[in-house]
Amino acid sequence: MLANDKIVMHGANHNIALSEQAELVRDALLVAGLETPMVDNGLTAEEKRLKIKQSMTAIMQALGLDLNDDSLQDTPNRIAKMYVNEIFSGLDYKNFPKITQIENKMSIDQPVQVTDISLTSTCEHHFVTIDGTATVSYIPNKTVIGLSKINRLVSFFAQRPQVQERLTQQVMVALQALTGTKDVAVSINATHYCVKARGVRDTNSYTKTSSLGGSFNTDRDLRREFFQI
Ligand SMILES: Nc1nc2c(ncn2[C@@H]2O[C@H](COP(=O)(O)OP(=O)(O)OP(=O)(O)O)[C@@H](O)[C@H]2O)c(=O)[nH]1
Ligand SMILES: [Zn+2]
Repeated sequence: MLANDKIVMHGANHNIALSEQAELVRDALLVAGLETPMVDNGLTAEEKRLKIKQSMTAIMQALGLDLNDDSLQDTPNRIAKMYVNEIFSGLDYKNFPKITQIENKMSIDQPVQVTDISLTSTCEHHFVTIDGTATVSYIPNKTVIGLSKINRLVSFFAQRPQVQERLTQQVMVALQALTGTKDVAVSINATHYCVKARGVRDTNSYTKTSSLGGSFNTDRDLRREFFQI
């Protein structure tokens, strides 16, 4: 188990404690070239909320909305809280979930599959909702991961501005790093509200993506079995 916390310097003034697991996953994504493009602006969560609140106020004023209206006046603050604390909380590795693993004493060598994990994310091109499900399968090596932790991992990376392809890959690489096996497969089916609610306004189509690692990629039967779930 990787449980010890350690102090990491982040930005100019902030000592931010990241878990060893968060660091492991972040480093694996960087090496794979799959990290979300981010710049460390050194802002605290409080400073981020304040800046976003001011910017949302400006956007609403530009739209000609009356910020003195009692229904609208708290919207900039609500959005700032929603972005930082909720739908973009996965940009901050301090929010990385604790991933409990147990020794694979049972010598499980068959795929463990978690299907239909519900996810909502946000399209990074339009900042509107992506609504879908994920299926994750892995073949345990030395450890077995707590089942709910797979859902939490999907949720962490979904709480970022995303393209579906990157989200799918990030979940796979994170699980590979945490479990020490390449044998991980992830698929996501999702509706993009930038396609459904605006632009081309297609209300039926959805997007399927998959990332296959290790023997899921090389073993045709395993691959077929995964896609038949
Ligand atoms: N590959 C990929 N594309 C995405 C995803 N989410 C949104 N997009 C697409 O990103 C593209 C952005 O294209 P632009 O032409 O710059 O934006 P736009 O003018 O709003 O395009 P329309 O949506 O066609 O109106 C669109 O085709 C979106 O459908 C995603 O997760 N993966
Ligand atoms: Zn979009």
